[in-house]
Amino acid sequence: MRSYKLIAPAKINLYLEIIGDRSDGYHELVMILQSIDLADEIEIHSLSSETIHVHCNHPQVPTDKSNLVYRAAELMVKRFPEAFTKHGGVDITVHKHIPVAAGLAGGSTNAAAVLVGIDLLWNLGLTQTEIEELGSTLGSDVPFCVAGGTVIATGRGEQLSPLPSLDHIYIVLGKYRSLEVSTAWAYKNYRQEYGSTYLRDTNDLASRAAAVHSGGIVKAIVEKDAVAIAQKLHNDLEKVVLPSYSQVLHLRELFASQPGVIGTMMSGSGPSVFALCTSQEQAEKIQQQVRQTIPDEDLELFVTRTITHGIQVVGNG
Ligand SMILES: C[C@](O)(CO)[C@H](O)COP(=O)(O)OP(=O)(O)OC[C@H]1O[C@@H](n2ccc(N)nc2=O)[C@H](O)[C@@H]1O
Ligand SMILES: Nc1ncnc2c1ncn2[C@@H]1O[C@H](COP(=O)(O)OP(=O)(O)OP(=O)(O)O)[C@@H](O)[C@H]1O
Repeated sequence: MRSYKLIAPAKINLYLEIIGDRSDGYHELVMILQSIDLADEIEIHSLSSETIHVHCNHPQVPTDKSNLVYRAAELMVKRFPEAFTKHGGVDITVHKHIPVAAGLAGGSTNAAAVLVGIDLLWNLGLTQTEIEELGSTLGSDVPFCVAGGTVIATGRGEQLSPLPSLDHIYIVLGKYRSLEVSTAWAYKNYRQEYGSTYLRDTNDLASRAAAVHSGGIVKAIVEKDAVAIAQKLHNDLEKVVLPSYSQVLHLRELFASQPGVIGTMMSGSGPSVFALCTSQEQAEKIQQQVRQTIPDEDLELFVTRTITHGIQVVGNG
């Protein structure tokens, strides 16, 4: 029986602007997505029987068909039925380190790893673009999770254009274990409050995306100027999430007041909040300082950093 071990990194959103709505109920976005070294490990083994099995060490993560990992495997079975018959089923174990329902694309990156792993297990020889296209049918963040690094994403988040990779910007990340924000809820509330400001014309959408592309944050990324990047962080979803989650707002303010923090923002639909820091040493100091101010064990704090890759294969047998 063959097996692969993969590393599936989380993401943060350095920039998230909602520019329009779509007839499919989703939103037109311009985002800058960034991989970080906080990651889950995925092990995939082939099975002699034609079945899909999922295991996970995290009590909040389902192992049935509602797990994105299961749905990724099911998608591969549906698209490549002959390979499934030839190679058999898959047994997938997810070792969770990324906080769940956190705005860090935890489920999406697990699904991306399963697509990459099954491609290898079944010798399909798919290109990265083909894997990203498969991923886009599972969730808007999945294509980015396959690609990784630093990327500008448009459409509903699935159209990717790579930027020069940012490596080694140190980050403190905080997430209250008991807080979960539904992504659908965040977008729905945003639409209710700000829908009247949306762009409706395709040309306007394209020129807004182009304006971000040629704007300050992309210039700062190209110049690898962490301070300038930090000053231009943006997330429209903060407007609806922060007023409803006072703990998240408080944590964000606490991060922002720490010496050595150059910028702070909520990631995706939250409730994770991150702070960009001047160095690893500073990030560790800030983590300790925040821990002293908020001793609540419900608050998980991580020191992490930006990385330049998405899914990585680290072992096979
Ligand atoms: C918030 C982000 O994580 C930022 O990167 C993404 O935009 C969300 O990505 P995701 O979790 O992969 O999202 P999906 O699983 O595709 O969609 C979850 C829900 O979010 C809303 N959604 C998502 C993406 C998008 N462009 N517009 C939306 O309105 C939809 O209500 C959808 O039902
Ligand atoms: N493999 C998985 N890992 C984590 N959660 C999963 C997984 N599969 C399904 N889920 C379910 O999906 C929900 C969202 O979890 P996830 O960690 O993917 O959110 P997220 O980090 O906010 O994602 P995104 O940033 O893409 O919106 C959880 O409530 C969880 O029960």
